[in-house]
Amino acid sequence: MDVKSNHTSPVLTDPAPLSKSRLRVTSGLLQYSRAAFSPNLFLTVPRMKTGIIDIYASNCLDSMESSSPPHKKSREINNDLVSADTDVAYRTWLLKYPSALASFEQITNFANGKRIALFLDYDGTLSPIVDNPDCAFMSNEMRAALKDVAKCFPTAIISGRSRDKVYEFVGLTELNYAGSHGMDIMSPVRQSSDDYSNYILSTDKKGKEVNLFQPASEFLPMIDEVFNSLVNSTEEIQGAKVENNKFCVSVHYRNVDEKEWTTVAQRVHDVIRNYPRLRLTHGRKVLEVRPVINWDKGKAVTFLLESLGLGNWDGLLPIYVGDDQTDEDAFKVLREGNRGYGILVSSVPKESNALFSLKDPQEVMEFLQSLVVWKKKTSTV
Ligand SMILES: O=P(O)(O)OC[C@H]1O[C@H](O[C@H]2O[C@H](CO)[C@@H](O)[C@H](O)[C@H]2O)[C@H](O)[C@@H](O)[C@@H]1O
Repeated sequence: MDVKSNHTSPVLTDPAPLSKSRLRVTSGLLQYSRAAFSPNLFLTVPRMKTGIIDIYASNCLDSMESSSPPHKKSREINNDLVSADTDVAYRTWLLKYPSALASFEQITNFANGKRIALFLDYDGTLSPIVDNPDCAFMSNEMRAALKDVAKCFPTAIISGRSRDKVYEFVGLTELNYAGSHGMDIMSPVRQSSDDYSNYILSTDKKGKEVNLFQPASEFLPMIDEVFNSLVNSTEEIQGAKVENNKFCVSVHYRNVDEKEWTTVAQRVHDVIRNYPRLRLTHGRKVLEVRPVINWDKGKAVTFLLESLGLGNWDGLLPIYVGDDQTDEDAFKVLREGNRGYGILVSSVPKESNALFSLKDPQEVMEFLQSLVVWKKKTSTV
């Protein structure tokens, strides 16, 4: 193994500690309050200044509740009117974030003569959200669609999971994989890759030489330590689950009684308060502990494009499909300068930097299949 060195390091050398004043400022961004669930269920989530939010324990519960919209099913059972309101709100929201399926012609018209590059999130995008994170399996139909699309366009999955875990779920060698929210990228070996530090020459599942880019590698021992502490401190909370995602740790509370959510937040806060170089972000019923480095899914998209030899954005149409707050960084990169299309996967209205939307993984699959059909049709013309 050859560890290449130097140039731009994304590691922040002087990370700002989780000081109270700083946290107070950022907590102001956390307007996902209980009130956000107004009767018409239109989430008034503000555009975030950054994709990563530091949180203070006292604000944690609000954020935990609001980043975890209640299941549509239970709302419908309780109140048909609420369900009707939800549909109206969703349809209104679609005017701002049109369906990528309904807008398929518009997308492909813009793509004509350009090279499409596809970026996909995993959980909630390629696989449905399920209670047990170890069972977030992708359907065989989705796998087939993914395989076909990867034969037509350069395709990468950028997940919060560890890279190994997401590969285990997907099992396709035709794609590129980035784990730990883009902090663990496997990409083809290229000369131009020298712009970044922390390259490791490695081999992929087929034995081919690849580059590994791990900008948070120095955090590995710290992450392992925090993972063990979090496992210990949450072991008595029924339903809590801690997942080691290599360069970040997820603390799941999906299966924890809502009355115990404060305890989860407190325990997590108690552990990470000792680590000023780590911060906490919110996902879908999950608290995520991650290194304070200047790296996110948006930067991972730019990095992957360069690694795939597509760094010169001309004649390129990158499309990113994702459902989570962390995907907003990627949407933003594409939105700025009209570089490409972000597609938010959501069945509830929420503010986003994406341009289009898809309702669920089933619609994502239909979108991928449509791209393949379109590609085959236009290639034979
Ligand atoms: O970037 P992603 O690929 O979307 O990963 C984000 C997190 O996804 C997983 O958690 C989410 O999906 C689980 C399975 O459906 C669900 O049980 C959980 O409540 C969701 O938050 C994964 O387990 C996390 O580690 C990822 O960070």
